[in-house]
Amino acid sequence: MEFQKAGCDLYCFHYEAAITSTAAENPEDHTETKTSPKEMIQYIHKSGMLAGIAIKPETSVDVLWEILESPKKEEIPDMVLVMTVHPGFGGQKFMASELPKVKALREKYPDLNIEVDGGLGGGTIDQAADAGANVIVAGSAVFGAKDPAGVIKVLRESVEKRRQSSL
Ligand SMILES: O=C(CO)[C@@H](O)[C@H](O)COP(=O)(O)O
Repeated sequence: MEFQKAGCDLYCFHYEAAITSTAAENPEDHTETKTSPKEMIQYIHKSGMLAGIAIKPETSVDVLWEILESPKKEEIPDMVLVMTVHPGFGGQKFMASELPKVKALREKYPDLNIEVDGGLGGGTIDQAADAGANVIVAGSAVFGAKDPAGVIKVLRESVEKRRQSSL
C-alpha cells in the first residue's frame, strides 16, 4: 500500500466508508465493491501497518464488538477511534455524548488503544481521559494556542493520570 511505502505505520479507516481493496492498490480503479471492515484490517496488517477503525457519532459502538472478538488475530484492529465531532473539519464543539462508547470499549478492553478526535483541548480532555481514551487528536486547541507544547503537555498529563489510577 502506498501509505506504508511513504512511511505510515498506522492506517485508520472509517467503518462507514466504502473502501475497495482494489482501489486501495490502484487509485484509478473505482470498482464499487465494498470491502468488509475485517478484510480492510487484514489488508492493512498485510501491508505492514497497524490498523485503526473509526466510528462516526451516528454509528453505534455495538458494530465493533464482533470485529474486536474476531477469532483471526489479523482481523482485530490495534486502535479504535471514536469521533467526538462529525467528521469533516476542525473547530467543532466536543460531543460528550460519545464518551459512553469510549467507556464501554475501555471496560471490555483495558489495553486497547482508544483514540478520540474532535473538540479536544484543556477544557475537555479530562472527560475523555476519564472515559478511557489514551490517543488524542487535537487540532485547533494546539495549533491555535500561544503555547502549543503547553497544551500537548496538559493532554498528555491528563491521559497519564488516568492510566496511573487504573493500574
Ligand atoms: O478532521 C477532523 C474532523 O473531521 C478532526 O481531526 C479535526 O480536525 C480536529 O480538530 P479540532 O476539533 O481539534 O479543532
